[in-house]
Amino acid sequence: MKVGLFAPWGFELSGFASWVFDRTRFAWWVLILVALLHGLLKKLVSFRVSCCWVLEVEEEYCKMAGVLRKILPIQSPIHVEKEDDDDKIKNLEYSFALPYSGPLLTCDVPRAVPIDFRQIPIASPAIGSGSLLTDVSLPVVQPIVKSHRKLSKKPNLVSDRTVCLETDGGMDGNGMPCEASRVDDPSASLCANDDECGPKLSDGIRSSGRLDFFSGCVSSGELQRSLEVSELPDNGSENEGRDFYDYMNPAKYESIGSESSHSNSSEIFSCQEEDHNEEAPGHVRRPSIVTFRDPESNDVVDNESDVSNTDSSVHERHIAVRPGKKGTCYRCMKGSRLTEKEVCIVCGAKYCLNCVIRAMGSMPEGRKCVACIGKRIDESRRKTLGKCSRMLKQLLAVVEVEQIMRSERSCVVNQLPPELIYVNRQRLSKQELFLMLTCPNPPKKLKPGYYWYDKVSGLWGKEGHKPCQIISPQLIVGGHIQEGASNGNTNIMINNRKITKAELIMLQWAGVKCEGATHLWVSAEGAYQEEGMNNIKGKLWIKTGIKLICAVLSLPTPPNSVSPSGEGVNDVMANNLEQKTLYKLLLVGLEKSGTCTIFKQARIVYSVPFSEDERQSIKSIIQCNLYGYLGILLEGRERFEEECLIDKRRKVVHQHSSLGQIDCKTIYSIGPRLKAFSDWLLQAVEVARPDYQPSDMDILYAEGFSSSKGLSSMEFSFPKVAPGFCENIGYQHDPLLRYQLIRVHPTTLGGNCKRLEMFEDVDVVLFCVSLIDYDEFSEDKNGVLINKMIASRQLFERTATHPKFEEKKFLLILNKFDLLEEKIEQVPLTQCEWFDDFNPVISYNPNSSSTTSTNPSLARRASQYIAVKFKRLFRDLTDRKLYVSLATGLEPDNVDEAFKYAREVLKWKQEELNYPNNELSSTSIEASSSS
Ligand SMILES: Nc1nc2c(ncn2[C@@H]2O[C@H](COP(=O)(O)OP(=O)(O)OP(=O)(O)O)[C@@H](O)[C@H]2O)c(=O)[nH]1
Repeated sequence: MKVGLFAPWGFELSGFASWVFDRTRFAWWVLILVALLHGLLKKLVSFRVSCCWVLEVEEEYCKMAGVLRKILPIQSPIHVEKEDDDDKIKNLEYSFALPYSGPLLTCDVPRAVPIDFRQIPIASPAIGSGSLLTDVSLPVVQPIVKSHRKLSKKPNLVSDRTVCLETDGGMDGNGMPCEASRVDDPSASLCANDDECGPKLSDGIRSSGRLDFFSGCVSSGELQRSLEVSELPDNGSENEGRDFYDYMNPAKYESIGSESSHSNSSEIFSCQEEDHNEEAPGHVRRPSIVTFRDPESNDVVDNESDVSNTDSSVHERHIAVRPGKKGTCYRCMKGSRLTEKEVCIVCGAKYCLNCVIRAMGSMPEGRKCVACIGKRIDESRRKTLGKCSRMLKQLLAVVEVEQIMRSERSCVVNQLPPELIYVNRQRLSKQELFLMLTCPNPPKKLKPGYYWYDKVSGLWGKEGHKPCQIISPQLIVGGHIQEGASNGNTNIMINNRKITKAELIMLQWAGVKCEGATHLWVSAEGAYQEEGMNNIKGKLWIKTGIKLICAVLSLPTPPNSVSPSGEGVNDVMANNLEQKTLYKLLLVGLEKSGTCTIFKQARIVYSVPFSEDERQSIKSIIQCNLYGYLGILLEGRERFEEECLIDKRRKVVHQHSSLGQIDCKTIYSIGPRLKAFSDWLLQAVEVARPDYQPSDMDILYAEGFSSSKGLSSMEFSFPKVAPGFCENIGYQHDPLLRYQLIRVHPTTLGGNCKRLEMFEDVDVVLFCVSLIDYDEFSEDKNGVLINKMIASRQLFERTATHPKFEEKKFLLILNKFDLLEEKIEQVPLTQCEWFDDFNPVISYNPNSSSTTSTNPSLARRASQYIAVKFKRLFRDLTDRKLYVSLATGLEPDNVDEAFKYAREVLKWKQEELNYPNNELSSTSIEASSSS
């Protein structure tokens, strides 16, 4: 019986079938089947796994493609198709090749060029602030905004370098600045020099000039490139690179955020919109007062300054919102109004000593919060650019501070925006601004605003104001000069511009005939001729004393050295950036009040040497004076002595005594004081000699001084105090601060002090009063005798209420204190009717044998009383505060003190201007000052 495998099912197999399905062989078949099934199953599983893997990889690659799209808009070899339409170009996608593991292909497949990720330019964090590299431009890495959400974890693009991603606009959750904004791997980031930049993929970007524009500092060449490059309408790569450039260029990034036309790149811009309220803590955006178009859009749309479009976009200004109480640090919210703080030049946030480095990081663009890096500065702070604070000096090494200050001055984003500068009513283009900044004599302290420019003479000024500088002539910038450009109200025209009163005074002083309606043509060299005449009448700048008059009238004179065009552009720019600040002090007072002495003393104290000419002219003054004094003294002494002796003789005759007993010593015989004077007189021999050279002391003591029609002027700066010597609290020496002291004689001012208007741009008025004038008299212009103190008061009243001096700070110098000490003993202050209520309580010291011990006290009280009288008068007249300093003009220290006080007053004035609601009140400081 055949027992078949299928017997239970009622059928039997036979032949080959029964052989195949033989029991023993069947087991083998099952095994083979199972093995096959197992293989199939494995294949299926691995297929599924690989599908998932591919999906994951694809997702990663998509992310990478997103990043690449931002950084490699078109130059990449893996773009799909070139389309003319801009929008289509923006929609280009990047794809990644996956390894092919299929069957062998016989046909040719295009090969994808592999991308070496190590060659993508990336930044690494900087190693602390202490590692600042000198003379190296540090490109600033902007946070990739999109990374907020999708790239919240660092993509593992490269193992050995860090991609800089900020998650909170530069601040961490606690408001701490993100370290990633620092740059520490020089190899990765220091690409200031094109040649040194290794990464090949950046070449495409670099060729469009974008990264150069973005790199931290600029040389003039770079500036030129940055100014020029963005103007170039090029063949598409400009547009292709724009998204990334826009993204990397914060100005653009900010201002076109509202535009929605960039569909593909809107990832970035929509993020910006979304992030609008996600500013760094304490920062808000406000439209700036000045509205302007973004420079980039300006370039693309209209090179010819389309004014109508100009105002269409509003530059957003970042203003910090104070998180804590007034005066506290914006980061730690500690401290008070008196705590020293550093201010962000963009948003105005103030940070204390502990927080400033944390808040500002390595300061690649100067003193900006990390969140403000890449943003334009607050224009009102432009004048502080590059001027280091004491706090930074405390915190950082000198080289670091210098580097930061240099970056602050020279980095591109901190430069003047050309569209905010108008010359002769026409907005400047970038090329025009560049031309002006790099010409041999560029405008100084250029800031946004309206200017006029006389291209023929080079005269330059703010619209509505007199000229302030002579710049290089013939620059092709701005429009045509307007007749009323300087708001001149005279009948005289120079090169089609009505000149101002000050210019007219200068011309008159120079002997230029200005009658009726004169129209002069003045060349850059100062040669002038009347309109319609063919002959040059003279040259302005060679007239004697013209430069002094111009200095006094605050009118410009031609620069001494003009660098040849095109040469030393860097130096010119550097000088331009490091302009010295000049403050003007006007010294005025009644005749013989001592203004001349103070002026001369200041020259000695601040080492402004007397020139040879001055010494020669003072020599003849001294000699003249000397003979005059000698004659008076000798004549007087002889007469008095004679009279005295006659008197004595008469008495002797009357008493019938012998004439031989007459004592020839009279009160007019030379006493010790006169002896001293007589000793000095002995030098008269020397003084009279032709080769006599007056010393500084001779000049100081000599009455009068060579000056042009009652005007003298000198420039000085305060010397740096040697270590160990005491300086005013809070004073920080700034070698760039210069002062101009102008001394004017009252007779020069004309009736009613009309000519004071010449000095409208002085910063502080120093009014000098002689303390001993209270019992002296002089003739007024009508020949009537008037008490000199009252005359002084009248001059003071006219000066203080002069319309041009409405906002001026006044410092009263009560001079000749040494003489008051002597005089007050003899003559009571009440001699002057204005001081009739002076009734001091003198504390007499019985232990002191000498009466002189009370004299200083009485003199001091008298001077304090006089100070109060003037202060009240000033308050009544102007409702302002009068500062007072006591001085003896012949004492160098006294004069130094007075000028230092004037410097303090100037500082307070500056603070008031910078911080209208100032936290520091000048009164607290004044209490410790010399008044
Ligand atoms: N003892 C003393 N003499 C002073 C002082 N200040 C000025 N003098 C003298 O006062 C006289 C007049 O001083 P000037 O400096 O010529 O006064 P001024 O206001 O320039 O005079 P004019 O230009 O002539 O109007 C000179 O002899 C000075 O030496 C001072 O503080 N003490």
